[in-house]
Amino acid sequence: MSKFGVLVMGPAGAGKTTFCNAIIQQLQNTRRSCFYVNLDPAAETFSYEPDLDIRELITLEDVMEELELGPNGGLIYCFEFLLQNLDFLTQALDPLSEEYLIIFDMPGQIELYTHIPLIPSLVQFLSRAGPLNINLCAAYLLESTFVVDKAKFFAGTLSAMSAMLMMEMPHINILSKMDQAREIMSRKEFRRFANVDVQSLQDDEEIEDETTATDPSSRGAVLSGNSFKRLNRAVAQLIDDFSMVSFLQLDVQDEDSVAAVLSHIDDAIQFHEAQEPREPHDEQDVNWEDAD
Ligand SMILES: Nc1nc2c(ncn2[C@@H]2O[C@H](COP(=O)(O)OP(=O)(O)OP(=O)(O)O)[C@@H](O)[C@H]2O)c(=O)[nH]1
Repeated sequence: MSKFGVLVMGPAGAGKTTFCNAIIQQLQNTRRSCFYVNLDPAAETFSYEPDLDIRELITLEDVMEELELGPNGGLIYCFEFLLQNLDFLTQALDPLSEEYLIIFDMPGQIELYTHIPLIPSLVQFLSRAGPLNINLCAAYLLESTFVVDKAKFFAGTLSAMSAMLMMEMPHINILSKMDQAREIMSRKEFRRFANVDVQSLQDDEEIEDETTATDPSSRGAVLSGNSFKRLNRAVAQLIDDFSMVSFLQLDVQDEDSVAAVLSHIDDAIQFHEAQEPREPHDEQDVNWEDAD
């Protein structure tokens, strides 16, 4: 039986849960079925009660209290525990039919994705490479108000790219909180960041270099010097080359905007379904029998 799902990812506070609520509402409006999974053991309140909630298995609060761990160590423990108790997911998700869109509300802490690749292992279990065989797509949210400055834009785009490479699945980038971005900049200014133009970033870099000559304490000073210039240029080119790293603009108050993002998610999942499943590879591979 085919299954379909979306992993909603992004840094802490990017608007993941709010976005999940908006797509649940949109699915309900169009009489589609969804199954909402909370995988954030530190989550507090929800407008839509999750159909499956990691907090029924383990909560960050309990782990911190009982094991005297800090928030990051506690979160890592929670995911290690989930990976040792994968039946918790299998029992709930296995019976779901293809009518459902399974929405996974993921935690934002980068440690879970990179330092110890717990989430990539979990995703492999859920995806077509694992026993649950879900056709997945990743929806990566970045706060639009954070990317209106070049340095943050670079950092945000690289984090989105890193998630994309890590997950190896169809990936959609979304700029969240567009209502707030519109309050601080014009559409034209914003388009410049939403559609990357390497040349314009390089032109600005030249201007900053001139500033540096008179004001060494300016932010331009940090970017100046030939090696930094070359690095900036290489990063800008990298971003440009990743034509997939363009951003959809999301305003959760605007039904059309939510519907447009959902339609991209549907397309990405269909695209995934049409591809051959990839072979598992290298250190991220998990022996599910051992994990049980
Ligand atoms: N103005 C505005 N505020 C938003 C929007 N989306 C989310 N917020 C607010 O941003 C804050 C964080 O939103 P959440 O949806 O909890 O973000 P999250 O990514 O799930 O947060 P964590 O689970 O802590 O990582 C909340 O106060 C939301 O009300 C939006 O589109 N516009």
